[in-house]
Amino acid sequence: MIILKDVEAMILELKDVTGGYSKTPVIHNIDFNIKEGEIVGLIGLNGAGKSTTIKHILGLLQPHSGRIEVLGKSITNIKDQARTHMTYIPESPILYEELTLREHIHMTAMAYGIDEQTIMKRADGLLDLFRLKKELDKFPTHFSKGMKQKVMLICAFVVQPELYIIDEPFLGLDPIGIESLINLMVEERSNNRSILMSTHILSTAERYCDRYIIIHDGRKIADGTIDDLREQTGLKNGTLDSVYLKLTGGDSHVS
Ligand SMILES: Nc1ncnc2c1ncn2[C@@H]1O[C@H](COP(=O)(O)OP(=O)(O)OP(=O)(O)O)[C@@H](O)[C@H]1O
Repeated sequence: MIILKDVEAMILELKDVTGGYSKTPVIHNIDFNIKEGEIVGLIGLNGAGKSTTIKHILGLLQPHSGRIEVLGKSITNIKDQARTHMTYIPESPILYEELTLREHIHMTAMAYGIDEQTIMKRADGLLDLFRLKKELDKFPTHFSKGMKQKVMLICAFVVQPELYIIDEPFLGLDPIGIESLINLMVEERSNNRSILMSTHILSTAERYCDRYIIIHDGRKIADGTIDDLREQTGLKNGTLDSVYLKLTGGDSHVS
């Protein structure tokens, strides 16, 4: 009898993507994939091309060449449909001045076609986790930076998409907020959901990312687990920080 091994589902695939904001490309021949149930760190110096790569994945920029697939389908053909499979948390919170926190959650429900009862049930635990239950009928534009970031996180996590894309998730969060977010990400991974996150906080990333994609000057220079990166750099017991510095030529301005 032949036993077929489960093939891990491919959630996102970038195939030789070159692109940018004008005719001059900013990212060059970027290739990587994210499988079901993976937390992947997108790492690079300021200006390396992480946000530009993310904008292409979100369909906000069109590649000059190459192809981006979500769940096996090119996003150029199914742009809106592709978006229903992911939520994006930007580095700086984007909130609506005239909406309360509850209304932000309701608006997310409408955008993703989730009924209000389901979304409020999902929101309940997240509001507790991020200590925002008492603020439900207040206007987030009056919240602190970290609280605004938590609103963005709640709106992304209530959707329970196949893929979360998080730009600098820890910026502005207090230590309890960071720990809560990490626990949430790990829980989502165990539910077979995937996370692509760009970060400069390598010591935290090293604790729970399954794999790293390292971008330097718009090009992918490494893609692998911490052990793969150690092997590539010859730093047997190296930390993510040290292998990263070696890969990028020992540049000292990791921010
Ligand atoms: N809106 C824009 N128009 C034109 N060029 C841009 C724009 N945004 C970024 N760039 C350029 O694209 C390149 C890559 O920038 P990008 O924002 O992708 O870097 P990043 O890796 O996300 O950096 P950081 O860690 O600072 O957020 C940089 O040279 C930057 O100047």
